[in-house]
Amino acid sequence: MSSRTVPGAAVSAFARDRAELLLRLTWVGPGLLAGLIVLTVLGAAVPASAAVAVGWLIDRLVTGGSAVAPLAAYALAVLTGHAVAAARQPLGYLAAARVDGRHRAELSRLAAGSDTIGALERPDVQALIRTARADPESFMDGTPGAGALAQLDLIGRALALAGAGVVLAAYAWWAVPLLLAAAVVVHQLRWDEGRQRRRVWRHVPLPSMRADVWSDALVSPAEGKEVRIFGLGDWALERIDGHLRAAYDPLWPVNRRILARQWRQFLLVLVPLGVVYLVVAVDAARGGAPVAVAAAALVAGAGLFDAFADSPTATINATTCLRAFDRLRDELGQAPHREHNPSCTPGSGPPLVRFDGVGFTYPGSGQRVLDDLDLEVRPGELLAVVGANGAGKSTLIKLLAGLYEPTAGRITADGVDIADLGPAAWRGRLSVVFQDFVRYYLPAAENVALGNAAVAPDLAAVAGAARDAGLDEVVSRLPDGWHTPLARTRTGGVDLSGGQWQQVALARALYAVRTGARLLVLDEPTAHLDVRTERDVFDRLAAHRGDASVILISHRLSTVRQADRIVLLRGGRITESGTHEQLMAAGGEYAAMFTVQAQRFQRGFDDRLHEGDLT
Ligand SMILES: Nc1ncnc2c1ncn2[C@@H]1O[C@H](COP(=O)(O)OP(=O)(O)OP(=O)(O)O)[C@@H](O)[C@H]1O
Repeated sequence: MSSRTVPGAAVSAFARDRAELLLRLTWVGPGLLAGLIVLTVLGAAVPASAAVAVGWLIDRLVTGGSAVAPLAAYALAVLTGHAVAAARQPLGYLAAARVDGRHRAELSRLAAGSDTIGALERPDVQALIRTARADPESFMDGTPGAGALAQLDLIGRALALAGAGVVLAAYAWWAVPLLLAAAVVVHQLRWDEGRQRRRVWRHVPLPSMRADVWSDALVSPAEGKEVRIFGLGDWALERIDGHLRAAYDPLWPVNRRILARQWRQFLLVLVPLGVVYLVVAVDAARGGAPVAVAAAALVAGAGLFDAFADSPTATINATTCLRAFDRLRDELGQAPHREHNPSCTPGSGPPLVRFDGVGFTYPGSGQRVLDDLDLEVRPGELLAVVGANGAGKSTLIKLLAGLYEPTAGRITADGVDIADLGPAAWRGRLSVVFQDFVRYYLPAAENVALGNAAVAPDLAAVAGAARDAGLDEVVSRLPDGWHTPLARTRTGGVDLSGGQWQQVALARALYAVRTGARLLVLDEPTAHLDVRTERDVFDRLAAHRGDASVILISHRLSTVRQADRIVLLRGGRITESGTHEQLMAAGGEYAAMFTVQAQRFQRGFDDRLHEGDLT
């Protein structure tokens, strides 16, 4: 909260935050919630009951009556306090876990639910995700679950305060406002301290995320190779140290300042409580009030202070998570999102895709990657897209898949803007192997069947797709066949080579084609495959793709030449289009690129062309 916040608005924000946290308790289920409420009420009754029991006990001791009943009452009060505390811990743990689990599931749903990926690439959005997720590893000690329970505790304290206040008021009414005022000030000071810490803490996620990049690299076997070869260990440690210092150094001065001012709270507790104790003790010594009543008043006075002894950290940190969640919803909500038109449905065959004057600039970048690009992908054709590194080939595919919206122009399928079709319906017709495909640490069969999570796994289609991708041979050598987890870190799992992983990704995309997709996009699908495997894969792909259209991006021009049509992307536009023979005859950039690769092969530099491929 800023120092300029109007007090009324601050109070209502404060109440709203607390109410919002309290409402999260409904997520824990009725049984558990009822149990927690009972424990809270019982716990709240303890201070006043103990005070009354002490007064009663002293009265019996002074008057010489039997002390059994008051002793039993006192013991009951104390035991109830202990029993409540013992039961509260595991139940509170369970309740917090349920609230946090649901909160994190909602966060994941929110992040996964955005149609495009542009917002997720922004560091500020990643920092919001980290704050909102409140993982214990990010040093957050106030998850929404802890915050919700803190509100229940607060209600318990308010009840305890009322009970202790009544007992104290029965003896010395003036002591109640005196202690209450001091307790409120102490509470407010603690709250301000929490907010000061939080203000600095807000800047921690970004540098600590940067530190995580390097600490993960140091312990990961993949990055570990380069760390060792390039001797990056000490350098990475220095980076981690630097980022952690940037994150946490600003916290120390705040903590030092807070520590130096602790005397104020000390005096605020000591002085009023001392005054009340002194007056009550002197009065009782002079026979002004029965010792029993005085003793009850003393115990109630301490209970009154205890009722204010909550730590604001849990509430402040939990509120920070909720606010980060809200901001994340706004950020992801601002991402380009067009309501799709329910009357527009994609056809069932391979679509006629058109890029009409498409322009694209990545968010936050001034570089125009695609500029007034026109391109047609005809139903059933095998279209190859070639171009230099950075020409925008992968970007073109990301736009086609609806992962970004064009900044100009539009992309249509059978004449309908793909934005009107809606991402789910359109992506159901599409299957893509990205350059940076994902290696799921799951059994081989699941790795392939994830190509279409919308249908029940079809093992015949999995086997067929694996055959087309040349993966069946790899699977036959796995210790547990299709059930083998593809990660050595899993029990019975194995690690695959880079090329074998590429065959898994290819099989996944081919599985999608076998289960309904009609446009297959392959972005450098065979870069890691040896020449023979690559040739086999393409022969099978040509034979088994059925009526599906294929867009192939590749730098291997020996592969590309088999395409029905080849287009060259340069300067954000398609500058050449035709068959291999037409483009070679035209003598343009494609012909020059092909000739360079062919010459390299002839000189023995490259294995990418076969002798028979040369023109
Ligand atoms: N997420 C991103 N944010 C900002 N700029 C990006 C992003 N991804 C790519 N670019 C930029 O867009 C341009 C085109 O990149 P793209 O990956 O589409 O090229 P490409 O033709 O597929 O290259 P390659 O053949 O090397 O795979 C490059 O200049 C790149 O720096």
